[in-house]
Amino acid sequence: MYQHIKVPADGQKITVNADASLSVPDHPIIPYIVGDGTGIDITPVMLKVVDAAVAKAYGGARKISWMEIYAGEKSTNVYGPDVWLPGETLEAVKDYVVSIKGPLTTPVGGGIRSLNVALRQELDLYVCLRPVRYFAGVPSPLKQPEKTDMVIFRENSEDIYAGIEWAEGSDGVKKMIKFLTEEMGVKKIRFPETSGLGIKPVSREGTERLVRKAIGYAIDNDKPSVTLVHKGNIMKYTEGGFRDWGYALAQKEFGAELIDGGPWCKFKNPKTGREITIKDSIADAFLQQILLRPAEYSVIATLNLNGDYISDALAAQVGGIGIAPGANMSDSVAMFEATHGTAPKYAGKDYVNPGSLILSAEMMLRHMGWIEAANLIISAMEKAITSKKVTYDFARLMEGATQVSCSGFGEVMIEQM
Ligand SMILES: NC(=O)C1=CN([C@@H]2O[C@H](COP(=O)(O)OP(=O)(O)OC[C@H]3O[C@@H](n4cnc5c(N)ncnc54)[C@H](OP(=O)(O)O)[C@@H]3O)[C@@H](O)[C@H]2O)C=CC1
Ligand SMILES: O=C(O)CCC(=O)C(=O)O
Ligand SMILES: [Mg+2]
Repeated sequence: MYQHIKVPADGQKITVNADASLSVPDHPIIPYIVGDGTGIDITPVMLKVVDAAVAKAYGGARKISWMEIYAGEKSTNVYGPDVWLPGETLEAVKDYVVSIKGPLTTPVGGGIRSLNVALRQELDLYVCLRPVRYFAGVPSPLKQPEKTDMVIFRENSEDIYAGIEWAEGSDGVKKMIKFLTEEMGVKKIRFPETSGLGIKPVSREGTERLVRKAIGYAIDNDKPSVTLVHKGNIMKYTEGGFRDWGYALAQKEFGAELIDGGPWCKFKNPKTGREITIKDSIADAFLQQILLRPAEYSVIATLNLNGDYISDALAAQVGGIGIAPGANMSDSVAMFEATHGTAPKYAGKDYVNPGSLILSAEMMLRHMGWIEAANLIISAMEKAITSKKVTYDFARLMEGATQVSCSGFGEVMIEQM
């Protein structure tokens, strides 16, 4: 049925039930993309660690049948020089429901557009979920890194990130500037002859579905607050819209009531009876608050570009993007991936920290309901860090550490299971 994807004979598909829960067979087929750059280092280590955790947790009764699918440079080798994201990769991600990917390169300026963004857009994976937590012993620039415990819900389908833009001097940009100046009365383009232009779409529907997920997460996980992070004072109808639509949704769908006349509001968690506060923060101020008063923030709902910046900033607070996991999700499909990119200078050197992708796989196992295997990965990560046998990123900041390679760190984790 596929041109180049080989479907393993010994596995079955994960399926989605009418209530959006998953039916996970004991031998699920899970597609994976190796990824560009350091993807070739971290992905095989992740596969090995996950297989070891599953084998240990279920004694052979459960096993993942991995199925390689292709995107990025490897895809151009398999499918032909210009095929960066084959149609059958998208089909497989959709059909098999749960998948995991290594990072993919996006050139700055010209060249191909982001394959990561294309995957999210094509499959409408509108939630980018990035939990940020501290592991004891990880070197951090903060005095009390354990106070950073947040979960980012980054809108993944809209915003300036959508890639609607025209280059300086192109026919498209000339047309747009003519339209804006002549038909829309825009007088504020400072250098019309030499501008590139980008469009920032942010919708009520897009905001509502994201904020609904963030509030739902706060309810299910007994979290005290959801903070809407935006730059609505300046971009009133996009980022300001996000804030207003978010607050309105909390009131309309969750019965939140204004605190002291608003805009903050609160409601009782229907599952625990505890209060959940919905608040907002302007993005620049937020970036200093998370450093100075991290304990005041829990679930974060934000727009695409803010979420990108906030993800790396928060990751740094708890030890860096070497251990920053994530997931891209729609209501049915979930594709797990690390927060970091391809770190090209380290590619192929068996050097970088595989922790982000391993923790992304841990999120995947939890999503599948394979909690015992997920727990084993967390405890193995904790023990590996405590043993101080760590990759360069931690070793360079940790006293008394033994530096191990990327695959070496995987081995340390497996020994700890
Ligand atoms: N989802 C995705 O696939 C993503 C793809 N990208 C793409 O990746 C490419 C490179 O992007 P770049 O901006 O350099 O960002 P990267 O995240 O790839 O790397 C930035 C720095 O982060 C550190 N780092 C990254 N990965 C690891 C790791 N596994 N372990 C330890 N430290 C790590 C390194 O720091 P140090 O130098 O201090 O060692 C590295 O130099 C670009 O093409 C970009 O578009 C970027 C983000 C996400
Ligand atoms: O797509 C890319 O190349 C970058 C994406 C990114 O930085 C992210 O999703 O965090
Ligand atoms: Mg990023």
